[in-house]
This record gives sequence, C-alpha cells and structure tokens, in this order.
Amino acid sequence: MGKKLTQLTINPTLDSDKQAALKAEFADCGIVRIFDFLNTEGAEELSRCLHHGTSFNNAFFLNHQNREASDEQIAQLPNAQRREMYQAIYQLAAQGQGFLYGRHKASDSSPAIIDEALKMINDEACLSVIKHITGDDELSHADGQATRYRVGDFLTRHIDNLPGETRKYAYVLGLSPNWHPDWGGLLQMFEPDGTPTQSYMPIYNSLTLFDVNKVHSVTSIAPFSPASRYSLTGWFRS
Ligand SMILES: O=C(O)CCC(=O)C(=O)O
Ligand SMILES: [Fe+2]
Repeated sequence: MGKKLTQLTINPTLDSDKQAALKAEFADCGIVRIFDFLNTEGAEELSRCLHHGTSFNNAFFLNHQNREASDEQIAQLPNAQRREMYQAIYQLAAQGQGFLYGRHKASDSSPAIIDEALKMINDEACLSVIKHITGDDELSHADGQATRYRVGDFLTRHIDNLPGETRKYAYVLGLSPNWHPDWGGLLQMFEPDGTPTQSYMPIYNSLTLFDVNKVHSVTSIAPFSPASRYSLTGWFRS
C-alpha cells in the first residue's frame, strides 16, 4: 500500500486581521513575511523531502548563460577544467554577477509532496490571501522550484522582473529548521543604488513575499555552516 499523502494547507489562523496587517506592511515596504505558513505536518514533510528525498542540480551562470549540472557531471570533469569552471563563476561573482546553488525544477517526476505544495499555493484559498496582501487581483498562478544553498553557494544582486515574463511577486518558503544568522544565506534587500537595507534570515515555515522590482541577493553560505539552506521558491504571475 502506498504511504498516505500528507495534507498541505495554508495556516488557518491567518484571519482577516492578520491579513490586513500584512497588506498594510506590503503596501509600505513591498515585502512581507508570513510566519507559520503551512500546517505543521505539511511543513515537516516538505522539509524532510527537500533534505532527504529531492535531487538537486547545480545551477550557475557561466559564459553569459544559465547552466545546470549534477554533482556527478561536475565530478567527472578533468580537474583543470573543474577548477577553471569555478574560477570563472567566482570571477563573475566578484563583479556582482551570477549565482551558484542547487535547483530542483518541479516536473512530473518530482516527489509528490512538492507537487502538493505547488497545488496548495495555486489553490484559491492561498491565491486569494496573496491577492489580498498584495492588493493585486490579476494574479493567475504561481510556479515553483526547490532550492538548496550549500556552503559557498550564493545568488548575487538582481531583480526578478525579467522582460517578457509575467512575474509579479517572488515567494520564498523557508524549510531549514533552526537557522543561525551567522551561517549566511540571508535574503538581502538593497536600494536601487546598491545600498543594503533589510535582510531576512531563513526562518522555517515562513513565506517571504516581495515585489519583483526589488533588488535583492542571497548571501553566500558561510564555510562553517553545518547546514544547507532549503526553500521552495517561485513567482506569483499575472
Ligand atoms: O532564496 C531566496 O531567498 C531568494 C531567491 C531568489 O532571489 C531567486 O531565486 O531569484
Ligand atoms: Fe530573486
């Protein structure tokens, strides 16, 4: 017999008062955090799956292209070529460009709980909360991917609003328990001129929601971090 699927639901205590407060904060700052986003069991199962049951590819920016390669593919490269690859990634990063992190794009072969999480995010119960908080009635759906930042992984300063895309709001659901701010992996916001403003450390089962025009980065994971940073992230789209 197959294992019973864990139900995923949006936190039922997110009542109209809490939503009104989040709406006001979003209007003010263009970013909010919804704590205890999923039901406890749902968050636990999703977190467990990302830690132990999900395959990630390394995503990186190299030679002006977004690339993906598995750990095995990178390990198979001749040593000199692998060294050159990381050197090129870091050289770009030193100039504030590019990224290196683990990505699992949702697909038919994703673990069932990832599929359930994306269904739940697209469910009217959740979509209507996001529409209410952002004051944007035109949202139609959200996409999603699982991400993993290991020691040394990073995502340099950027905006998510890509030309020709329908992204309106980015979301990041933290799924790493007991993160320590000194471990890095902070979602860092910036003024358009590059001055750092607020930073958000990963908080387990909190959904950070922000306008795609806001400049942000994910700071690199410290060499001494004992844990990787896992999230479910994506964009609400019109
Ligand atoms: O993981 C995060 O906190 C943000 C990720 C992000 O900015 C992106 O994938 O574009
Ligand atoms: Fe981003």
